Amino acid sequence: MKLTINNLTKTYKNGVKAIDNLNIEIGTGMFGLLGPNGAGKSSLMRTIATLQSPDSGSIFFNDINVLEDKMALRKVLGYLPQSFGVYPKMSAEKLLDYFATLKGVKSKEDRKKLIDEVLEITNLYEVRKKSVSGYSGGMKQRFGIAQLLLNNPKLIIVDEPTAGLDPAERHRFLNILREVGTNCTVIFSTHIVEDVKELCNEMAILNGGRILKHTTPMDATNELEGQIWTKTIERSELDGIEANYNLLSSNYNQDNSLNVRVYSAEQPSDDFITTDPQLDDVYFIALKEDQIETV
Ligand SMILES: Nc1ncnc2c1ncn2[C@@H]1O[C@H](COP(=O)(O)OP(=O)(O)OP(=O)(O)O)[C@@H](O)[C@H]1O
Repeated sequence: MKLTINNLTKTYKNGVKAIDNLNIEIGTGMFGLLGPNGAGKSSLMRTIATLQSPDSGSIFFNDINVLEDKMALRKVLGYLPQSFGVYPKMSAEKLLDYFATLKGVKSKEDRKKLIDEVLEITNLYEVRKKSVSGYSGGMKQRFGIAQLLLNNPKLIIVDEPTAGLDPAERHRFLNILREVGTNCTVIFSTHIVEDVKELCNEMAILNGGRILKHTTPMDATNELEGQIWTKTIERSELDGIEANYNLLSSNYNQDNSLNVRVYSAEQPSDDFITTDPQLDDVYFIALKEDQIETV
C-alpha cells in the first residue's frame, strides 16, 4: 500500500496557501499527521479524500490516480471528517443499514452480517438499538469508524478524531483505530503529540502547508539523545531562561516552581541536567526552527 503525493499546492480564494508544494510518501500502517491549528491538516486530508481539488500536483494511491479517477479512490476510501454534522434520530443499526445500502450492499443478509461485524469492532454492539443522536462524543466517533469500515477500506483518513474526547473515550477510540489499521494505510491528524506517540509507526509534522519533518516517533526522539536539558526554576526566572536558551517548554510543579526543557547540543550551564527526549520536544523544535526560517 502506498500513497504518493507530489508537488501538491492549494490556495483558497481568500489567498491562504493551505498546502504549499507538498511531497510525501505514506506506506501501510498508522501515519500521524501532527500540526498546530491552521497547519493545513484538514485541507490536505480533504484533498486526498477527493472532496476538494488542489491547484496543482498529483496524488496516487497504489496505481489509482486520485485526482483523475475520484470514483476509484472513493471505493477504497474510509473518511471520518472533523465534524460529522447532526445525526438523525435513528438507531446505529438502522443508520448503518442505510449507509451500507448506499454503499451498494444489496442483500439484507450480507448487510446484517457486515453491520454486526463493524458494531463488534467498534464496541457498539450493545448499544446498537440506541439513537446515534443520543450517543456521547466518543461513541459518535466510534460510530464514525463503524460507518467507514462498511466498504472494507484500504485507505482510512481520520481528521482530528480525538479532539474533545475524555481520556477513557480517547483510549477506547485509539485502540479501535489501532486494530483496524493493521492491513491498510491510516492517516490520522491531530495536534495532540501523545496521540501520535501512542498510535503511529510513522509521522509527519505539518505547518504552513509544508512538511517540516517526516520520521518515526522512535527515530525522532533518538536523534535528540543528549540534547534535551532540564532544570527547576522559579517563575521569575522564566524570562531570563527564554532570552538566553532555546526553551522548548515549561511545566508547573505542585509547589509552583517550573520545570523547563531546553534544547542544546552542549550543557547550557552547570545546573542543567540531561533528560530523555520526548516527542513533544521533537514537535516544538520543528515548529521553532520553522518560525525562525520564515521570519
Ligand atoms: N474553505 C476555506 N476557505 C478559506 N480558507 C480556508 C478554508 N479552509 C481552511 N482555510 C484556511 O487554510 C489554512 C489551513 O486550514 P486547515 O483547516 O487545513 O488547517 P488544520 O491544520 O486542519 O487546522 P485545525 O487543526 O484548526 O483544524 C488556515 O489558515 C485556514 O484558515
